[in-house]
Amino acid sequence: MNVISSLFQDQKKNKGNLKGQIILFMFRFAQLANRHILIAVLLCIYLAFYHVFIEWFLGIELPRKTRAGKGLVIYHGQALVVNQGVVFGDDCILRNSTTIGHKILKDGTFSACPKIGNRVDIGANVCIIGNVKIGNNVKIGAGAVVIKDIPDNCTVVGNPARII
Ligand SMILES: CC(=O)SCCNC(=O)CCNC(=O)[C@H](O)C(C)(C)COP(=O)(O)OP(=O)(O)OC[C@H]1O[C@@H](n2cnc3c(N)ncnc32)[C@H](O)[C@@H]1OP(=O)(O)O
Ligand SMILES: N[C@@H](CO)C(=O)O
Repeated sequence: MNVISSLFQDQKKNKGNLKGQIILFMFRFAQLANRHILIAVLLCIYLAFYHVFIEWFLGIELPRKTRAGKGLVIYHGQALVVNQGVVFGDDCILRNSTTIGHKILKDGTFSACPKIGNRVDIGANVCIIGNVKIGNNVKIGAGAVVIKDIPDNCTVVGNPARII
């Protein structure tokens, strides 16, 4: 994907959601640094600004190394913590007060992070932790805690999350 398309790949899906558009434009701009070490060096001041503005000011941890397909949506962008090992497919939706990341294994090491399919709609206050795979076309209800794989085409709710 060329630079311009990559910067704007989420904008259409966030139409009418200015905060989401700004966060995701800044995220995609920071991701340019993933293309080459020299770009990372050139962007070092911007990367520091991204870190301070997005993490400290807005309360969102969305590391530039997180892999996210096009059309990512962030509603109510605050208190959102995503580990850099998480992978999102296309057209996923994230909301406030959500954590997606690894868990600490019995031997003290970290598990792998969740791999999330295409068109996954994640409600507010959701935790998805550990080496789990979420299928395509999945809805995760508000407040759910996902600790196991979820197949394609379903809705899950609760703690631990179950299919309804
Ligand atoms: C400021 C803002 O607006 S922030 C926006 C916040 N919105 C969100 O986070 C959206 C998240 N969406 C949800 O949680 C939705 O309830 C969904 C997608 C999980 C399910 O929606 P629907 O398919 O319409 O399901 P429906 O409301 O018919 O409920 C089906 C069953 O699941 C239960 N259920 C629905 N959502 C949840 C939930 N989040 N947690 C636990 N149980 C739930 C219902 O009680 C019902 O149970 P019952 O059959 O025993 O009566
Ligand atoms: N409040 C809506 C978006 O406007 C949602 O979170 O789905």
